[in-house]
Amino acid sequence: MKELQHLNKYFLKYKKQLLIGTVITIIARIFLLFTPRYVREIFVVIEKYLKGGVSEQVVKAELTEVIIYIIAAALIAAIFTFFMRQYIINVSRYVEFDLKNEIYIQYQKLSLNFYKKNRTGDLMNRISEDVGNVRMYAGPAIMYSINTITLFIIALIYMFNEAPKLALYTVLPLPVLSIVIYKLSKEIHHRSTIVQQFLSKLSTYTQESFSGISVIKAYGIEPQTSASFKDLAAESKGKQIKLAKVQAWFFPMMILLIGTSNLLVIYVGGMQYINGEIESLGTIAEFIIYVNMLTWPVATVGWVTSIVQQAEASQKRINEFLKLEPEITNTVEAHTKITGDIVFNNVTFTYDDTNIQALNGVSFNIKQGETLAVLGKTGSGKSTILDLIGRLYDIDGGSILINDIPIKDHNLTDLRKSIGYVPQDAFLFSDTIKNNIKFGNQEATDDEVIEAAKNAQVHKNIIKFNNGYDTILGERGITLSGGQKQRVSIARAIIKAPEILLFDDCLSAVDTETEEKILKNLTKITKGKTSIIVGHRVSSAKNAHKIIVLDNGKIVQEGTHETLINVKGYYQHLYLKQLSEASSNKD
Ligand SMILES: Nc1ncnc2c1ncn2[C@@H]1O[C@H](COP(=O)(O)OP(=O)(O)OP(=O)(O)O)[C@@H](O)[C@H]1O
Repeated sequence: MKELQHLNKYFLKYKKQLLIGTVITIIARIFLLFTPRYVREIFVVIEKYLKGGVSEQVVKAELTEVIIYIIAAALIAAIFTFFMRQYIINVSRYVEFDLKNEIYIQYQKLSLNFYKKNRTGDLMNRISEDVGNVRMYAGPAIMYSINTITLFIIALIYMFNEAPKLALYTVLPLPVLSIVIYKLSKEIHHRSTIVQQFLSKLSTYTQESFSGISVIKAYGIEPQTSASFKDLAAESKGKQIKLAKVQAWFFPMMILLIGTSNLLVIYVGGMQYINGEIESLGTIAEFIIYVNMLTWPVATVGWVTSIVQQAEASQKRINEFLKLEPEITNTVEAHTKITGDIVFNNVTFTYDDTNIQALNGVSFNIKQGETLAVLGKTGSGKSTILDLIGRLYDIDGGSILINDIPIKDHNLTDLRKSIGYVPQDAFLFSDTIKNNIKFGNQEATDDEVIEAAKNAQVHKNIIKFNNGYDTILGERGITLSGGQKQRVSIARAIIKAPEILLFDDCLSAVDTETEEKILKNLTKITKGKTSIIVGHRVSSAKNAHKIIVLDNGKIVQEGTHETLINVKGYYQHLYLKQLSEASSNKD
């Protein structure tokens, strides 16, 4: 139960609802327990009448009265049971909501390294399946426990007062029932976890084959994928059948044990009646009702125990993530000013998961309003420079200064707010184009969205869609071409109007003519702002104030377009190659 203590803060938060729910549960059970006593009354009245003790009129009146009491008690119990669920189950939904939000907020805080170390499926499971297990503890387990305890205490008091020996025989099989149900619930849970794992394997496989359907069709491998699907589905079916087998034991076991208790009541009660140890047959009827009333709550003891165990295991997994401290944290509360002066001083950085040294003694500086172009072979460390400016990772050596202040001493929120980042793989959400652009600035007007799209040279494409800017992207909507995606992503960064703009190879999928237009617009927009353009084309770099060429994490060339084309090296080679490509294209 140690791990589940994490939920105590939520129970404290919803203590009022829980308290009301508990009181209501107790009241509901008290009224429910009136019925067996009234049934006994009926027997007593009839027995009296049969022995000639009372007239027909009196017996009718007494019976009517008792029946009215039974109906009234059942009605009141039903109404309170309704409210019992309303209060206690609702609390479990509130706790589920709070816990999901707590986990989600923690996920957002954790650094990129966390996402690399943990699989998406695992992250999803903790927020859905594990929280679901915990909810079962916060709601049903608590409700059934209060229910069982109340019912048991009151019923046992009644039963032992009435006929102690009979009471003892009646409750004798109940612990056995509880243990059997506990064992069964554990096995059911074990097998359903396996079924769940298989289902998610199956859905991952299906999802992947739908996403890659064009590749599957192009390679004509439909029969192979169908065969793999069939194998997976067959395995899943086997696990489902194994689960169904153990589930099938649940109710027969309950019926068997209830039956045993009923038989014991009838046999022991009957013998006691014959021996004159109990006065009325009504006591036997009353006890049979008790047995049936107690069976389910007793069965739930086993069930609740397994729920609590599952919840404990799930909460342990959740706590593991909640306890993680983000590697990158904001240590500065006060706002810090960022205008765009960036200095890299002998910066070294190694990705700790791959141990790849991405940057090795990199130094450069850019002033506010300047443009830096970063070129180099693939894997030379270009994107890493941009990630470090956004402080997605902390450096191992050297220093990064932004406006003469070490990057770590900047308010992290201010730093990220001052950056507009266009990643290498443009990621767009399944939402409208307009909202995807407004992601950069939620307050932007429609005119500003259009302006940004025009500057990114994507406006003309967007208005050709039937729904224009309201066109939904992604699974439910249309798919944009690689170049269109890149340009929407550029519009998103532009609309933010940040002090620093980082473009990570984001013009790779646009033709040189469009690239030219975008770069021209960017020159206009980025006036007074600092921009870093990472790319593989000389065309993206030639107007930059400064160009650096990276190789294997080191700067191997530095200068302007004019200086670099005149020195032997990567830049000149690239320039000549692209020049000859351009002229052969013209031919
Ligand atoms: N998230 C990461 N985790 C581990 N290693 C990484 C990560 N990102 C990059 N690397 C490694 O660091 C090195 C530099 O990568 P980086 O992405 O900065 O290169 P790049 O110059 O931007 O390459 P490209 O032009 O192909 O985009 C590469 O060897 C790469 O494998």
